[in-house]
Amino acid sequence: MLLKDKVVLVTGASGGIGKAAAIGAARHGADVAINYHSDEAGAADAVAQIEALGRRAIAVKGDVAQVETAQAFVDAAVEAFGKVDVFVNNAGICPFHAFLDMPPEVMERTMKVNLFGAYYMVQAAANQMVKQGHGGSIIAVSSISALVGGGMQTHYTPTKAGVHSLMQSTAIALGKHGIRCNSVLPGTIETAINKEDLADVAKREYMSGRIPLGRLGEPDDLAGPIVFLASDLANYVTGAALLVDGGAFVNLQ
Ligand SMILES: NC(=O)C1=CN([C@@H]2O[C@H](COP(=O)(O)OP(=O)(O)OC[C@H]3O[C@@H](n4cnc5c(N)ncnc54)[C@H](O)[C@@H]3O)[C@@H](O)[C@H]2O)C=CC1
Ligand SMILES: C[C@H](O)[C@@H]1OC(=O)[C@H](O)[C@@H]1O
Repeated sequence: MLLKDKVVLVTGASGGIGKAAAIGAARHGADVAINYHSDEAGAADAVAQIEALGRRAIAVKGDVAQVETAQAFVDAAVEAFGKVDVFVNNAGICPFHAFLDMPPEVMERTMKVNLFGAYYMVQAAANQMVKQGHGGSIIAVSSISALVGGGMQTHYTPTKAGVHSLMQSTAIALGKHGIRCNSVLPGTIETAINKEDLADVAKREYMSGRIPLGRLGEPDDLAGPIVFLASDLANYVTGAALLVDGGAFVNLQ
Protein backbone atom coordinates (compact mmCIF):
# COMPACT_ATOMS: atom_id res chain seq x y z
CA MET A 1 0.00 0.00 0.00
CA LEU A 2 1.99 2.98 -1.28
CA LEU A 3 -0.74 5.62 -0.88
CA LYS A 4 -2.52 4.55 2.33
CA ASP A 5 -5.12 7.20 3.29
CA LYS A 6 -3.76 9.74 0.82
CA VAL A 7 -6.23 11.84 -1.16
CA VAL A 8 -5.55 11.70 -4.89
CA LEU A 9 -7.16 13.92 -7.55
CA VAL A 10 -7.13 12.92 -11.21
CA THR A 11 -8.45 14.95 -14.16
CA GLY A 12 -10.07 13.37 -17.20
CA ALA A 13 -10.54 10.11 -15.33
CA SER A 14 -13.75 8.68 -16.80
CA GLY A 15 -11.66 6.52 -19.15
CA GLY A 16 -8.21 5.64 -20.45
CA ILE A 17 -5.05 6.51 -18.53
CA GLY A 18 -6.82 8.75 -16.00
CA LYS A 19 -9.25 6.05 -14.97
CA ALA A 20 -6.44 3.49 -14.68
CA ALA A 21 -4.43 5.93 -12.54
CA ALA A 22 -7.43 6.64 -10.29
CA ILE A 23 -8.15 2.95 -9.75
CA GLY A 24 -4.42 2.23 -9.34
CA ALA A 25 -4.23 4.85 -6.58
CA ALA A 26 -7.23 3.31 -4.81
CA ARG A 27 -5.61 -0.11 -5.05
CA HIS A 28 -2.76 1.44 -3.08
CA GLY A 29 -5.05 2.76 -0.34
CA ALA A 30 -6.02 6.23 -1.57
CA ASP A 31 -9.35 8.00 -1.60
CA VAL A 32 -9.86 9.50 -5.03
CA ALA A 33 -11.61 12.49 -6.59
CA ILE A 34 -11.99 12.37 -10.34
CA ASN A 35 -12.75 15.17 -12.73
CA TYR A 36 -14.60 14.20 -15.91
CA HIS A 37 -15.87 16.11 -18.92
CA SER A 38 -18.97 14.36 -20.28
CA ASP A 39 -18.81 10.57 -19.93
CA GLU A 40 -21.21 10.08 -17.00
CA ALA A 41 -21.19 6.28 -17.30
CA GLY A 42 -17.38 6.10 -17.37
CA ALA A 43 -17.14 8.36 -14.34
CA ALA A 44 -19.75 6.33 -12.43
CA ASP A 45 -17.87 3.13 -13.28
CA ALA A 46 -14.58 4.59 -12.03
CA VAL A 47 -16.27 5.57 -8.74
CA ALA A 48 -17.84 2.11 -8.44
CA GLN A 49 -14.50 0.36 -9.05
CA ILE A 50 -12.77 2.52 -6.44
CA GLU A 51 -15.52 1.90 -3.88
CA ALA A 52 -15.32 -1.84 -4.59
CA LEU A 53 -11.69 -1.60 -3.43
CA GLY A 54 -12.93 -0.23 -0.09
CA ARG A 55 -11.93 3.38 -0.77
CA ARG A 56 -13.99 6.55 -1.07
CA ALA A 57 -14.51 8.30 -4.41
CA ILE A 58 -16.29 11.29 -5.90
CA ALA A 59 -16.75 12.35 -9.52
CA VAL A 60 -16.87 16.06 -10.30
CA LYS A 61 -18.00 17.20 -13.73
CA GLY A 62 -16.09 20.05 -15.40
CA ASP A 63 -14.34 21.26 -18.53
CA VAL A 64 -10.68 21.83 -17.61
CA ALA A 65 -10.44 24.53 -20.30
CA GLN A 66 -12.65 26.73 -18.11
CA VAL A 67 -10.57 28.53 -15.48
CA GLU A 68 -13.19 28.10 -12.75
CA THR A 69 -13.25 24.29 -13.12
CA ALA A 70 -9.92 23.96 -11.33
CA GLN A 71 -10.87 25.61 -8.03
CA ALA A 72 -14.29 23.93 -8.08
CA PHE A 73 -12.63 20.51 -8.43
CA VAL A 74 -10.15 21.12 -5.61
CA ASP A 75 -12.90 22.55 -3.37
CA ALA A 76 -15.13 19.53 -3.98
CA ALA A 77 -12.29 17.16 -3.09
CA VAL A 78 -11.47 19.07 0.10
CA GLU A 79 -15.12 19.13 1.09
CA ALA A 80 -15.40 15.36 0.59
CA PHE A 81 -12.03 14.21 1.94
CA GLY A 82 -10.54 17.16 3.86
CA LYS A 83 -7.27 17.54 1.93
CA VAL A 84 -5.31 17.06 -1.31
CA ASP A 85 -2.11 14.98 -1.19
CA VAL A 86 -1.61 14.08 -4.84
CA PHE A 87 -2.75 15.78 -8.02
CA VAL A 88 -2.59 14.01 -11.39
CA ASN A 89 -3.11 16.25 -14.42
CA ASN A 90 -4.26 13.88 -17.11
CA ALA A 91 -7.12 15.36 -19.15
CA GLY A 92 -6.19 15.87 -22.77
CA ILE A 93 -7.29 15.76 -26.39
CA CYS A 94 -5.49 14.99 -29.64
CA PRO A 95 -7.66 15.73 -32.67
CA PHE A 96 -5.28 14.61 -35.41
CA HIS A 97 -5.08 17.21 -38.20
CA ALA A 98 -2.63 18.37 -40.89
CA PHE A 99 -0.58 21.53 -40.26
CA LEU A 100 -1.10 23.70 -43.34
CA ASP A 101 -4.87 23.90 -42.99
CA MET A 102 -5.17 23.57 -39.22
CA PRO A 103 -8.44 25.25 -38.16
CA PRO A 104 -7.65 27.89 -35.53
CA GLU A 105 -10.46 26.59 -33.32
CA VAL A 106 -8.91 23.09 -33.23
CA MET A 107 -5.49 24.50 -32.38
CA GLU A 108 -6.86 26.81 -29.70
CA ARG A 109 -9.10 24.19 -28.09
CA THR A 110 -6.15 21.76 -27.89
CA MET A 111 -4.00 24.41 -26.21
CA LYS A 112 -6.78 25.38 -23.81
CA VAL A 113 -7.60 21.84 -22.70
CA ASN A 114 -4.10 20.36 -22.59
CA LEU A 115 -1.94 23.30 -21.49
CA PHE A 116 -4.06 26.11 -20.04
CA GLY A 117 -6.23 23.53 -18.27
CA ALA A 118 -3.12 21.92 -16.78
CA TYR A 119 -1.79 25.28 -15.64
CA TYR A 120 -4.94 26.30 -13.77
CA MET A 121 -5.49 22.85 -12.29
CA VAL A 122 -1.91 22.54 -11.05
CA GLN A 123 -2.08 26.06 -9.61
CA ALA A 124 -5.32 25.34 -7.71
CA ALA A 125 -4.00 22.01 -6.35
CA ALA A 126 -0.68 23.58 -5.37
CA ASN A 127 -2.36 26.43 -3.48
CA GLN A 128 -4.36 23.87 -1.49
CA MET A 129 -1.19 21.87 -0.72
CA VAL A 130 0.65 25.02 0.38
CA LYS A 131 -2.28 25.93 2.66
CA GLN A 132 -2.22 22.47 4.23
CA GLY A 133 1.50 22.83 4.90
CA HIS A 134 2.57 19.21 4.52
CA GLY A 135 3.82 19.03 0.95
CA GLY A 136 2.41 16.90 -1.82
CA SER A 137 3.01 15.33 -5.19
CA ILE A 138 1.91 16.63 -8.58
CA ILE A 139 2.18 14.49 -11.68
CA ALA A 140 1.42 15.62 -15.22
CA VAL A 141 0.62 13.16 -17.96
CA SER A 142 2.83 14.58 -20.69
CA SER A 143 3.95 12.36 -23.58
CA ILE A 144 6.81 10.97 -25.60
CA SER A 145 5.45 13.71 -27.89
CA ALA A 146 7.07 16.27 -25.60
CA LEU A 147 10.38 15.04 -27.08
CA VAL A 148 9.52 14.10 -30.66
CA GLY A 149 7.19 15.46 -33.32
CA GLY A 150 4.11 14.33 -35.21
CA GLY A 151 3.06 15.71 -38.61
CA MET A 152 -0.62 15.46 -37.67
CA GLN A 153 0.04 16.67 -34.13
CA THR A 154 1.56 20.14 -34.60
CA HIS A 155 -1.05 21.62 -32.26
CA TYR A 156 -0.71 18.77 -29.73
CA THR A 157 3.02 18.15 -29.28
CA PRO A 158 3.69 21.72 -28.05
CA THR A 159 1.08 21.19 -25.32
CA LYS A 160 2.82 18.04 -24.16
CA ALA A 161 6.21 19.78 -24.18
CA GLY A 162 4.44 22.55 -22.29
CA VAL A 163 3.16 20.40 -19.44
CA HIS A 164 6.57 18.71 -19.17
CA SER A 165 8.13 22.19 -18.89
CA LEU A 166 5.42 23.26 -16.43
CA MET A 167 6.45 20.42 -14.11
CA GLN A 168 10.09 21.50 -14.32
CA SER A 169 9.24 25.09 -13.41
CA THR A 170 6.69 24.22 -10.70
CA ALA A 171 9.24 21.79 -9.21
CA ILE A 172 11.40 24.87 -8.59
CA ALA A 173 8.56 27.16 -7.51
CA LEU A 174 7.07 24.62 -5.09
CA GLY A 175 10.15 22.80 -3.78
CA LYS A 176 10.32 25.00 -0.69
CA HIS A 177 6.80 23.84 0.18
CA GLY A 178 7.78 20.18 -0.06
CA ILE A 179 5.69 19.73 -3.19
CA ARG A 180 7.24 17.47 -5.81
CA CYS A 181 6.34 17.91 -9.49
CA ASN A 182 7.08 15.30 -12.13
CA SER A 183 5.75 14.14 -15.46
CA VAL A 184 5.16 10.78 -17.06
CA LEU A 185 5.75 10.51 -20.80
CA PRO A 186 3.60 7.73 -22.22
CA GLY A 187 4.37 6.30 -25.65
CA THR A 188 1.46 4.95 -27.68
CA ILE A 189 -1.20 3.66 -25.32
CA GLU A 190 -4.43 2.21 -26.72
CA THR A 191 -7.27 4.44 -25.56
CA ALA A 192 -10.17 6.43 -26.99
CA ILE A 193 -7.79 9.25 -27.95
CA ASN A 194 -6.18 7.21 -30.75
CA LYS A 195 -8.86 4.62 -31.53
CA GLU A 196 -9.51 6.10 -34.97
CA ASP A 197 -5.82 6.67 -35.73
CA LEU A 198 -4.89 3.10 -34.84
CA ALA A 199 -7.81 1.67 -36.80
CA ASP A 200 -5.50 2.13 -39.80
CA VAL A 201 -3.87 -1.31 -39.86
CA ALA A 202 -0.65 -0.15 -41.53
CA LYS A 203 -0.22 2.67 -38.99
CA ARG A 204 -0.94 0.34 -36.10
CA GLU A 205 1.63 -2.21 -37.31
CA TYR A 206 4.20 0.54 -37.85
CA MET A 207 3.64 1.93 -34.35
CA SER A 208 3.80 -1.43 -32.58
CA GLY A 209 6.81 -2.44 -34.71
CA ARG A 210 8.74 0.52 -33.27
CA ILE A 211 8.39 -0.73 -29.71
CA PRO A 212 11.21 -2.92 -28.32
CA LEU A 213 8.85 -4.50 -25.77
CA GLY A 214 6.76 -5.67 -28.71
CA ARG A 215 3.32 -4.23 -27.99
CA LEU A 216 1.36 -1.02 -27.74
CA GLY A 217 0.74 0.22 -24.21
CA GLU A 218 -2.40 -0.23 -22.10
CA PRO A 219 -3.79 2.36 -19.67
CA ASP A 220 -2.76 0.23 -16.72
CA ASP A 221 0.89 0.46 -17.82
CA LEU A 222 0.77 4.04 -16.52
CA ALA A 223 -0.81 3.26 -13.16
CA GLY A 224 2.40 1.90 -11.58
CA PRO A 225 4.67 4.78 -12.63
CA ILE A 226 2.08 7.36 -11.51
CA VAL A 227 1.58 5.65 -8.13
CA PHE A 228 5.35 5.47 -7.70
CA LEU A 229 5.83 9.19 -8.37
CA ALA A 230 2.89 9.96 -6.06
CA SER A 231 4.33 7.87 -3.24
CA ASP A 232 7.02 8.37 -0.62
CA LEU A 233 9.21 5.94 -2.58
CA ALA A 234 9.85 8.96 -4.82
CA ASN A 235 10.52 11.36 -1.92
CA TYR A 236 13.63 12.87 -3.55
CA VAL A 237 12.30 12.88 -7.12
CA THR A 238 11.15 16.24 -8.47
CA GLY A 239 11.40 17.92 -11.86
CA ALA A 240 11.82 14.50 -13.44
CA ALA A 241 10.22 13.03 -16.54
CA LEU A 242 9.61 9.29 -16.76
CA LEU A 243 9.21 7.74 -20.22
CA VAL A 244 6.64 4.92 -20.17
CA ASP A 245 6.81 3.84 -23.79
CA GLY A 246 8.03 0.25 -24.02
CA GLY A 247 11.34 1.64 -25.29
CA ALA A 248 9.91 3.42 -28.36
CA PHE A 249 11.87 6.65 -27.86
CA VAL A 250 15.32 5.08 -27.88
CA ASN A 251 14.60 2.79 -30.84
CA LEU A 252 16.45 4.48 -33.69
CA GLN A 253 17.54 1.26 -35.44
N1 LIG B 1 -3.04 7.30 -25.45
C1 LIG B 1 -1.79 7.69 -25.76
O1 LIG B 1 -1.11 7.11 -26.63
C2 LIG B 1 -1.17 8.83 -25.03
C3 LIG B 1 -1.88 9.69 -24.24
N2 LIG B 1 -1.26 10.71 -23.60
C4 LIG B 1 -1.99 11.63 -22.76
O2 LIG B 1 -2.69 10.92 -21.77
C5 LIG B 1 -3.79 11.68 -21.34
C6 LIG B 1 -4.99 10.80 -21.26
O3 LIG B 1 -5.35 10.38 -22.55
P1 LIG B 1 -5.88 8.92 -22.90
O4 LIG B 1 -6.24 8.20 -21.66
O5 LIG B 1 -4.93 8.31 -23.81
O6 LIG B 1 -7.17 9.24 -23.77
P2 LIG B 1 -8.71 9.30 -23.38
O7 LIG B 1 -9.38 9.98 -24.49
O8 LIG B 1 -9.18 7.96 -22.98
O9 LIG B 1 -8.70 10.18 -22.08
C7 LIG B 1 -8.67 11.57 -22.10
C8 LIG B 1 -9.56 12.04 -20.99
O10 LIG B 1 -9.53 13.46 -20.93
C9 LIG B 1 -10.85 13.89 -20.80
N3 LIG B 1 -11.02 15.23 -21.30
C10 LIG B 1 -10.89 15.68 -22.56
N4 LIG B 1 -11.19 16.98 -22.64
C11 LIG B 1 -11.49 17.36 -21.37
C12 LIG B 1 -11.89 18.59 -20.81
N5 LIG B 1 -12.02 19.68 -21.55
N6 LIG B 1 -12.14 18.63 -19.47
C13 LIG B 1 -12.02 17.52 -18.71
N7 LIG B 1 -11.65 16.33 -19.21
C14 LIG B 1 -11.39 16.26 -20.52
C15 LIG B 1 -11.67 12.91 -21.62
O11 LIG B 1 -13.03 12.96 -21.28
C16 LIG B 1 -11.01 11.62 -21.25
O12 LIG B 1 -11.54 11.07 -20.06
C17 LIG B 1 -3.91 12.85 -22.31
O13 LIG B 1 -3.38 14.01 -21.72
C18 LIG B 1 -3.04 12.42 -23.48
O14 LIG B 1 -2.49 13.53 -24.15
C19 LIG B 1 0.08 10.89 -23.68
C20 LIG B 1 0.83 10.08 -24.44
C21 LIG B 1 0.27 8.97 -25.19
C1 LIG C 1 -2.84 10.13 -29.36
C2 LIG C 1 -1.58 9.59 -29.94
O1 LIG C 1 -1.76 8.31 -30.43
C3 LIG C 1 -0.54 9.50 -28.91
O2 LIG C 1 -0.53 10.66 -28.15
C4 LIG C 1 0.68 10.86 -27.71
O3 LIG C 1 0.97 11.72 -26.94
C5 LIG C 1 1.60 9.86 -28.29
O4 LIG C 1 2.75 10.44 -28.71
C6 LIG C 1 0.84 9.28 -29.41
O5 LIG C 1 1.06 10.02 -30.59
